[in-house]
Amino acid sequence: MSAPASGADVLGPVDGPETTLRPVTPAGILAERLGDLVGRAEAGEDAASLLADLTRAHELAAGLEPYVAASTSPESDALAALAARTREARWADDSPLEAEMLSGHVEGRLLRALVRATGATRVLEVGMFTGYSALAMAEALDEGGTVVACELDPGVASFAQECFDASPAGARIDVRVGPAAETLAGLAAEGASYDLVFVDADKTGYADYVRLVLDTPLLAPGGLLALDNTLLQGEPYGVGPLSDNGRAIADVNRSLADDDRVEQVLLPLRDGVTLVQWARPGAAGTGSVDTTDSTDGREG
Ligand SMILES: C[S@@+](CC[C@H](N)C(=O)[O-])C[C@H]1O[C@@H](n2cnc3c(N)ncnc32)[C@H](O)[C@@H]1O
Repeated sequence: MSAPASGADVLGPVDGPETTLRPVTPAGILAERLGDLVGRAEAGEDAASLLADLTRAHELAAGLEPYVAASTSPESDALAALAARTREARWADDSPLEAEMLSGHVEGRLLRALVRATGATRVLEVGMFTGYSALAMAEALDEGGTVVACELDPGVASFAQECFDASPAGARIDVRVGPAAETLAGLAAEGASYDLVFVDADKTGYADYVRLVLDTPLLAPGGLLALDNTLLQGEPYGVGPLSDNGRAIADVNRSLADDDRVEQVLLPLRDGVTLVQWARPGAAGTGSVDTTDSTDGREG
């Protein structure tokens, strides 16, 4: 009987050439295919021969979000009604508010899962809009749980309140109208503390919100901070010109990576959701983040 294979037999020589792993995620495969297409187009390959591979790349990208949604539990009737009302509303051309701001089905389900997984009873939202994410989290709370939802715009806050009044879980939401930095400072001064904080307001305000949440008792020990739009349409890693919002998000991502008090993971769900928890010093898996490599490449 032959001896069982050792690790070295299975893995090959440890001093051999470094293996290049093939991409196994939709985004990775897409990047590889598009890179190949760019190279072939640059080499002068004719359009007809590029078309089949271009079509496959398009299918890979176009099918992703619909498949993610189809594989996610459906939204409640109340959330579907709120989303429909938001789509049907007339948003003034000169208003910064638009229906596309709504987080929606899949992200709502993620937030709901976070409430359930953390056992949160006190939730804080920064940037409510018409209330989709606030209501998604409220629906996941047990009796007695509350969502404090901050919103700058009084008109959209009334719109959300009407939707909450028409929904079974809406009474769990306490709407605070005004600049969120002031609302957060007031809550912190009262000694309020939250198990889950979701930030989804003005991107240039994120640094202040994160500072307020982490430098005061607002984020409870064991609490979870979730930040929306941390991929900001690719701007932080170099896609297109860097807007004020893109720079603000790149700065927040970097400052979180540099902050020893916390550990975080950026999920590429929709426009990116970063989950931040208090670090456990000395715990297994607590590693330092390499911040010497500027991934946006546009510092200075
Ligand atoms: C992207 S939307 C929020 C979407 C919402 N979380 C959802 O799931 O539908 C951002 C919201 O933040 C609000 N906002 C912007 N600046 C703010 C501020 N300084 N204080 C509070 N809310 C603010 C905007 O009025 C807008 O309604």
